[in-house]
Amino acid sequence: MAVSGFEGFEKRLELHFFGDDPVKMGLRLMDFGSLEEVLHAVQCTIVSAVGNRFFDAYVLSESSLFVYPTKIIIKTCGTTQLLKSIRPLIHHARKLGLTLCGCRYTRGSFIFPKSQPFPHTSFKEEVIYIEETLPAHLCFRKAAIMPSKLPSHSWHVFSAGDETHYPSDVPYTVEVCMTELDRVLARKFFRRPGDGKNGDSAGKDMTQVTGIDNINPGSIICDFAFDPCGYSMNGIDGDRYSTIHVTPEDGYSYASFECVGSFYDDSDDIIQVLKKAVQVFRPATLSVSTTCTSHDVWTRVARALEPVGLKCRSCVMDEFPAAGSIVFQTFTTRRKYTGKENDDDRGGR
Ligand SMILES: C[S@+](CC[C@H](N)C(=O)[O-])C[C@H]1O[C@@H](n2cnc3c(N)ncnc32)[C@H](O)[C@@H]1O
Repeated sequence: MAVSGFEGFEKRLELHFFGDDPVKMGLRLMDFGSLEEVLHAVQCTIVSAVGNRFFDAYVLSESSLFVYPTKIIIKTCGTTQLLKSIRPLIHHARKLGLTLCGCRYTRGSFIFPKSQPFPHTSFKEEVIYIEETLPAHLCFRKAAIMPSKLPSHSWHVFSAGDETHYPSDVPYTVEVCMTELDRVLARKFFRRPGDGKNGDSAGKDMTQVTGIDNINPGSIICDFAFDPCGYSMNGIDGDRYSTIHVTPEDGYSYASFECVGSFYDDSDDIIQVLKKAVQVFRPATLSVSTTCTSHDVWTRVARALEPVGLKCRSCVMDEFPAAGSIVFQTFTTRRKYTGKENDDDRGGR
């Protein structure tokens, strides 16, 4: 039996709410004890936090949490049970006068699927669990596995929305999953034994040494280095976040980068940001999932990555309720491609 390493691929949950009153702080009024209770159900903890007038961003022991007045995003890796947060979040939001109106769950293909606990043992199990947990008024529902030509990358999506609160004019979300990181670059995410630093100060060093601070120099960064290795950061810039998580161990190295943007931005912004983020890791393989209302985004993504030696191997698009279009692209370094096709969900590596 293969020995399990740390599962880098994150599960990501985004919940949208509405309220009768003009909402100001909304979900941000959830007290710390309630947040801890939600995270206890998921099996992770808060390691640091930062906020501004738009939202709060938390680095977790396993990835990140973002709380906006009417939106919450939780991203967790390892063997966390992310979907167990849905019920307590609906409960705490209701106490604040907020009702769930949209749900989106996404993840890549796990490296160690057999290590995942219930309800993450398979995508089918996850979908059953979400369907049973969501209130009936979220009646528009869809689940799909978006395939690619790479056996190690497929994109699992569940989304649901109610009849009236379809989000329009929302920012697009870009989720990048990188595997087989450059070994020399991955080593920068290991701490030196006896460095005399704590997680915060070691995290700050990694942010600078790796050039992560240069991806969006305008953002405020909250970072953390794990011992003996591993790194997480959240960047906040106005109402936008970006987040990076790194599992640098050889054999199952993984890094993720996620950011939000708007089609009103200069289209060059996302290209520059993506290019810089990918160059921090120089992965042999990566996937990019873009959730947006416009279809042309895949050309921007390819324009960002082809000049840094990555070739687009597949691109699929699908429509989801309360999410809009999702475009899923995979890339490999030019030398790596084997041409093998596997459009199924991966059963293990
Ligand atoms: C939490 S971080 C980054 C999470 C991110 N989703 C990822 O895996 O890319 C995971 C890395 O930190 C390491 N690590 C060390 N101590 C850890 C801890 N107490 N909890 C979670 N990860 C820890 C893991 O071995 C792994 O390399």
